[in-house]
Amino acid sequence: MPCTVTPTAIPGVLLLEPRVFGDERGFFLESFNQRDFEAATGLRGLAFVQDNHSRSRRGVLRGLHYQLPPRAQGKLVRVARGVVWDVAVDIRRDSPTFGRWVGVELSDANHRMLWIPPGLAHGFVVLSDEADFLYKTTDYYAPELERCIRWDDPQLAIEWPLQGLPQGPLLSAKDAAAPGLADLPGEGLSP
Ligand SMILES: Cc1cn([C@H]2C[C@H](O)[C@@H](COP(=O)(O)OP(=O)(O)O[C@H]3O[C@H](C)C(=O)[C@H](O)[C@H]3O)O2)c(=O)[nH]c1=O
Repeated sequence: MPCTVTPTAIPGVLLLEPRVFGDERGFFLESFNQRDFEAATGLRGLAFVQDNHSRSRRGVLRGLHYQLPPRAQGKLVRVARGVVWDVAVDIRRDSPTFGRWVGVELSDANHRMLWIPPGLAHGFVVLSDEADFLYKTTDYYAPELERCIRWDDPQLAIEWPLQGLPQGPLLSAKDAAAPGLADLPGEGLSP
């Protein structure tokens, strides 16, 4: 079933809302349909090769991560349980929106999905007690090409909704040590 597609402030980053069929039992939705995804986004020939699932507790912030070319990953992300605030950051050097970010709330209540093209950095913070975060990627995990940017980079100035987290987000050691945008060598940003 076709989903509705809403563009964001970053060209190519799209908010998708699937059609939800509710009844007295609960609901049904198609979480992915290649034909409808292509029709809705105008993207052709994209192959998703990996499905990921991470579970995190309240306050966990994962990101900002990306993989360098030639293994840059496009990501179609959604939340199966809980609530997260999801962020995509344009780090495409030649983009007119370089350095811009978009943030959206994804939840098991709004069923929203975010398409994040290859070349952008991605992260999210968990706003519910727990969140199950599911996503499809257009290339395989390549740790040797994975790069991180610190979540609170002053240049990006992402307005993370941390009001309920007086102690700040819970980060992995990798994310806590991530460099800022300005500290990344030239290779750190997609061409
Ligand atoms: C991403 C990934 C990780 N792993 C292994 C590597 C580690 O032993 C363990 C946890 O990895 P990491 O701490 O990098 O997981 P996240 O912090 O959730 O990373 C993800 O967080 C942000 C939000 C993203 O957008 C990326 O998809 C991804 O970087 O899973 C794998 O085996 N395959 C994978 O594809």
